[in-house]
This record gives sequence, C-alpha cells and structure tokens, in this order.
Amino acid sequence: MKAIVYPTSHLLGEINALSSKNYTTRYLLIGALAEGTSTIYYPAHSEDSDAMRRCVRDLGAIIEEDDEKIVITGFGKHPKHVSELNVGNAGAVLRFLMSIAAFCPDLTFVNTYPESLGKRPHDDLIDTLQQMGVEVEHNNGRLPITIKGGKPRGGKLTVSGNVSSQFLSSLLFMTPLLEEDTEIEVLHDLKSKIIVGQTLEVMQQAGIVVHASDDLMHYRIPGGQSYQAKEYVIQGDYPGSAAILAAAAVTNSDVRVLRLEENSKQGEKACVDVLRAMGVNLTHDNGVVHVRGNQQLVAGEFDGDHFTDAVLAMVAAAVFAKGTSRFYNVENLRYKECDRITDYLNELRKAGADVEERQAEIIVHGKPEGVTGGVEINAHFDHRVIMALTVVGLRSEKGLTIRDAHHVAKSYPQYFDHLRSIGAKVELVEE
Ligand SMILES: O=C(O)C1=C[C@@H](OP(=O)(O)O)[C@@H](O)[C@H](O)C1
Ligand SMILES: C=C(OP(=O)(O)O)C(=O)O
Repeated sequence: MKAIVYPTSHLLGEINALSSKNYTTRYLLIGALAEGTSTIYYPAHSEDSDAMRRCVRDLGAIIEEDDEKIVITGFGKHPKHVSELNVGNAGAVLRFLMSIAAFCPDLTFVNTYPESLGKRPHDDLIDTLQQMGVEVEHNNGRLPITIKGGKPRGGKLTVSGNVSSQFLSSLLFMTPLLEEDTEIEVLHDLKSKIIVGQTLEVMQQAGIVVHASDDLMHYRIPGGQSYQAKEYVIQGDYPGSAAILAAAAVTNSDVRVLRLEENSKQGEKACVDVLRAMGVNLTHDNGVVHVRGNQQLVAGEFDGDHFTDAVLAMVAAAVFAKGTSRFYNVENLRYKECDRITDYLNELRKAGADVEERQAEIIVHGKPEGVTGGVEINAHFDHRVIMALTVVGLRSEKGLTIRDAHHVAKSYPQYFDHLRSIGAKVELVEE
C-alpha cells in the first residue's frame, strides 16, 4: 500500500491514543509466565502485539479475547516444546522470548523479515545465554537463531547494554524462574534505560522481587519465584501519539490526544516537553495533550535516548523549526527496523529537509518556510519512518508519496485513519 500525503494546513479534532505496544507485549509475556489466569484490558492490536500473542499461544498459553480484553492462562516456567517461532518484525518480542526459549530443548526463531529484523544484531543476548550454559546457533548474531536450552543456570551474569535495553529486560523477565539466584551486571552503557523501568514495573505488579541498583546497572534476582496472575490495564501509547502531536505542531491546529497519562513511565512522554521546548503551544492535564499549533517552532538540543521511539517524529517537527536542532546520544537508532539515522535522513533529504548525521547525532537545519516534497519515499520497513515522513508531507508544497506504507501496522494500524479524522489529506492506494 502506498500513502499519498497532500499538503494540509489545518488539523482539528480529538483522538483516543492507541494502546501502548510496549506495555501490551510485557503484560502478555508475564501473563504467559504466570500459572493462573490474568486479564489484560485494552491491549494494543498491531503486528508486534499480535506477534507476542501468537508466540505465547504457540508456547502453550491459552488465550481468549473480546473487544476490550485478553484473558490469558499462562504456562509458568514450562513452555511447550515447540520447534519454531515466528516473531514477524518485532525486535522486543524476539529478544524477550529468546530467554524463555532457554527452557525449551530446541527452538528456532525463523527469519521472515530478512531486510529489517533479519539485519539486527542479537550477539549481546546470545553471549549471556551462553554464560547460562545454553547452546545457541546463529547467523553471525542474527536470525535465524536456534536455542538449545533445557536447564539454564543463574549465578553471576553480564550483559552489554550498548546496543539495546531489550537484552537486559529479557534476562530480567526470565531469571526469577530459575532455581538459583542471579546477579546481572550491565556492561558498557545502558541505552534506552528508561524503558527498563517499565519492565521492573510490570514484574513488580506480578509479585516478582528484583533488587536493582539506583543506576539500573546491577541487579540481584532471587530464584524460585513465580509470576502471579493479575488484572492489568493498558495505558495510551506515547511513541505512536508523538507522531500525531508532531503533525499538530507543524500545522495550524487545535488537536487533543486523550489517554496520555502524565505520570506514565514511558520515556516517550518527553515528546510533550520537547514540543513545548520548541515553542509549541500545548497543555497536558488529566491525560489529555492539547496542541494549538501555529506553525511557529524554534530549534532545540535534546538527548534523544530519553525518548528513543519518538525521536523520528520530533526530528520531523524540527525540520520546520527556526534554527538548528540537535538530537544527540541516538546511536542505537541505527539498530532498529532500519538505520534510523542514515536511512531516515536520506528520505528527509529527498523531501527537501536540510539534515546532517554524525555517528550518534541527528542535526536539523530548520526550514520554517516548509519543504518542497513531490517525491516518493522508501519506508525501509519502518513504521516510525512512515509516521514521521507523513508529518513532513503535510507541511510540504507538493506532498509526498510513501511506498510500502502498510508497515505502519507494526505498531499503529489506525495511524492514517486517526490523522484523516482530524483533517489530514491522505489517500491510501494498493500497490
Ligand atoms: O523494551 C521494549 O519494549 C523496547 C525497547 C526499545 O528498544 P532499545 O532498547 O533497543 O532501544 C524500544 O525502541 C522498542 O520499541 C521497545
Ligand atoms: C524499535 C521498535 O520496536 P522493536 O525494537 O521491538 O522492533 C519500535 O517500536 O520503534
């Protein structure tokens, strides 16, 4: 499917934020790791959350669902011994389940997205699983990956946090189920550190004890624990909503996004502060972000690691800001669905933006007058590239055509419908 985005000067209306992808994958996982029956209200419905649902079902969880909830009966520490799992293009789902696969004798994660997830590295987690006595066959740290587990050992472990926090989260979810205690030391740096807070939050809700150091670099996890079955409610999703808020910020708008909790642990809630720092007229009260955009943005400097999944949307807003913006500490964007620095900036340049890259930085020389557009954009299999380029297209002179825009469904299948409901001119055409 391609999305033809036409210049749109005004946006007006109200959107109910989609449900959080990262909480949905977490609650499905801990529901599966519990022995009783848990209920998850308002789960996300997207390719990634569907991937987690499909995989935990394959591993033996029993799932029933209706329009508002998923009821899941878990398999505890005894997943079914399946030989193959397909996680689609979902990085977090793959990484979280690689540790759970250590309880299975011979499980292969297949490679269905060779151009996207198939290129992403998992060496750091493979290394730790090997420290636990688990045999792992892999393609140079990439898919397909076969895990020959059985009886993984705890004890003293190290994991690198340089590339992704998902490796650490994966080990945190699994190690309480081991017989012995585990100590984890995070080596190097810990990227996307904030999201580890979401991992610890949901584990605590399920009654799991983890002793974490204040800097989140050291952990002691008592063994022999069980996840309790509970009821969970999924909050609105900041990473997806960041693109809607960016669209409102670069147009003349009066847009309200509901269900965005002020006290959320999602790092991407910082997008509200980023837009405010860029001079956008907005308020955030009672879970509602209200943007009154007037196309007057100013540049700023931001540590993008605090809001990793919202960086692309914030860069799209900065394309129209007065002055030069800098998003630093973002090297790990290179290891996501595509290289979100080189690939994304290439597409922005085609659209007419003036951007520069460093190894760990995105620099944007803003163009308050707008960009020319009138070109075709390659989505690079990346939902966040699609969402961000849509924002740029709305403020372009000639619009943009985004090829393979159906990949937006990885996290936000209703994105274009939501944008159109507030007045964005977007046409969807089967390719
Ligand atoms: O733990 C998670 O659910 C996620 C962690 C982040 O990845 P990194 O830790 O690789 O930055 C984020 O980008 C991803 O969308 C989801
Ligand atoms: C990077 C993302 O997801 P994942 O790593 O789970 O594929 C994302 O949602 O932007």
